[in-house]
Amino acid sequence: MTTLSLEVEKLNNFINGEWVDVSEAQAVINPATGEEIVQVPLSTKEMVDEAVAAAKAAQKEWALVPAPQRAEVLYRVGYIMKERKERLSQLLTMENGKVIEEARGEVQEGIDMAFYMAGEGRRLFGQTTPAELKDKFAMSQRAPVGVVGIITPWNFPIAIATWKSFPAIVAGNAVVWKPATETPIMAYELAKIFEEAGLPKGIINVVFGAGSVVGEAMVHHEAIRVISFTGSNDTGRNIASECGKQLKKVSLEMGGKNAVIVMDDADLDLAVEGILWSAFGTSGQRCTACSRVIVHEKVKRTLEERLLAAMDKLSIGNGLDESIKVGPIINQSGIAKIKQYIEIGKAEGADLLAGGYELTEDAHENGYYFAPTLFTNAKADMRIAQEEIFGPVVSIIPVASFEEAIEVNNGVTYGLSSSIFTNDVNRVFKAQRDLDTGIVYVNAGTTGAEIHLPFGGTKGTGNGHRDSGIQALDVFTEWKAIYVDYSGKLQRAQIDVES
Ligand SMILES: NC(=O)C1=CN([C@@H]2O[C@H](COP(=O)(O)OP(=O)(O)OC[C@H]3O[C@@H](n4cnc5c(N)ncnc54)[C@H](OP(=O)(O)O)[C@@H]3O)[C@@H](O)[C@H]2O)C=CC1
Ligand SMILES: O=C(O)CCC(=O)C(=O)O
Repeated sequence: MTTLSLEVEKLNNFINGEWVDVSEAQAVINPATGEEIVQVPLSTKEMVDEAVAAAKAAQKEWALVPAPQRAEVLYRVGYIMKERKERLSQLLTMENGKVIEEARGEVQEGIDMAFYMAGEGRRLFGQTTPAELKDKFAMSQRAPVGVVGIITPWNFPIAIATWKSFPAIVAGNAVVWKPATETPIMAYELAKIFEEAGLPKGIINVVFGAGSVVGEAMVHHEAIRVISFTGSNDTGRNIASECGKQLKKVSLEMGGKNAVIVMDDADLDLAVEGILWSAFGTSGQRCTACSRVIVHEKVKRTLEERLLAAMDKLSIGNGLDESIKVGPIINQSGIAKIKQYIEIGKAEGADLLAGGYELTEDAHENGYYFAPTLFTNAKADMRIAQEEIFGPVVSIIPVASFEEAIEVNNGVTYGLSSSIFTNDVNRVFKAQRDLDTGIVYVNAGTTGAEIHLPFGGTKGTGNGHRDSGIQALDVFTEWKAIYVDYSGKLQRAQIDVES
């Protein structure tokens, strides 16, 4: 097991292309070992003002750089990330705890996003349309919005940042980015990569610090025209209501209560694999994690037996060890929240089949570990089947039909990801139509989104915007309609020519 160390003891903000020291700081803890890795700055509101001023000044020039040239920087970012993939992955495992193979997968998502969005530098398509009048040309094109604010969570500290910052940059915006305080190292490393790739000063500005200070200051800053946020429902709602007052554009991605549906004709071994990795991968700390299994009653017993046998083989520990499959929980308050839901589940009358406790002995002594947990005979309206737990806890809900499975799947306030295991083609097509989620998987678990498709969901998961895919550009651009009249005389549109 290799352990990297950072070349600095305290991170700096990156504002206007300069590394800026901040006196106040707090420790960043490796959740696998409880050890301090580095200190993260706790910035003030004034530092946000400085970052926004730098971004505003730089953005004017950047918007005039031809988009294919803006894209060149992203290509270089992608190549540097590729060269540095192993270092980034190990540091990601150290700050977040996810196992190294998942960390490599997350860094790869960032690399893919760099090349995908760099390609957009030669597209950024608008439309040409016929005009209503003679000798007149009509078209629409995307324009940058100006300064954009991105606020990112700790569970995907590099991938989500690339989903938001790369489309913003290629579209000609400047970015002020507040990473989660728990996981600042990926932001520091990515800022260094932008610097090396030759991104002009002020186009990306990283301001570390608490959401209640730095995040709030960004949300309230009148010069930030867009906030793109991923995180908890409560924080997202507060951000949306403040942005609403200011008529500021806001894009929210706030998690899910995702289900795997297992029908009576499913390949049960495949379903077990799908449930295992989407429920316990990343220790369940994904917004796409499976936390409900909706199973046809005819196969419930067999599924439970096979799932328990597979869970028994899961190795839990420090994710830098290649043999480990489930890493730690991000921090003690994450553990406390999970424990609370275990008690809620028991009190509600669900049957605990496995897990339900914190691991504190031997190799788990200093980190934050929780045993993969399985409840069964849960009812669709129980809190454990309705609320986001963000841990390795999954509840089995038995149903009697396909129709009931769809109803239970849709009967939550979230709508991010769902999955169905079945070999019946009619059910497949009905399910992809009727499942009320932004992502639907067939014969696969609920996680593992690809960056060239829209990422986000319905209902309480968000507010109708999408990260990733071509759709991400809609968050970071304004549409402009352009009419060129080359008739040489003043033609009046919207005049009824018949009258
Ligand atoms: N949808 C998803 O992918 C995620 C969902 N969650 C859910 O949220 C729960 C709590 O996690 P937590 O990390 O506290 O989530 P938060 O929503 O608090 O954090 C997400 C980001 O928002 C920032 N933030 C916090 N408060 C504000 C604010 N008032 N204004 C602006 N930005 C703010 C945070 O900063 P900082 O942390 O530095 O203070 C962080 O960068 C989890 O248990 C899980 O259920 C969490 C993470 C990701
Ligand atoms: O599971 C995925 O595909 C992505 C998950 C993610 O981005 C998240 O949990 O925030």
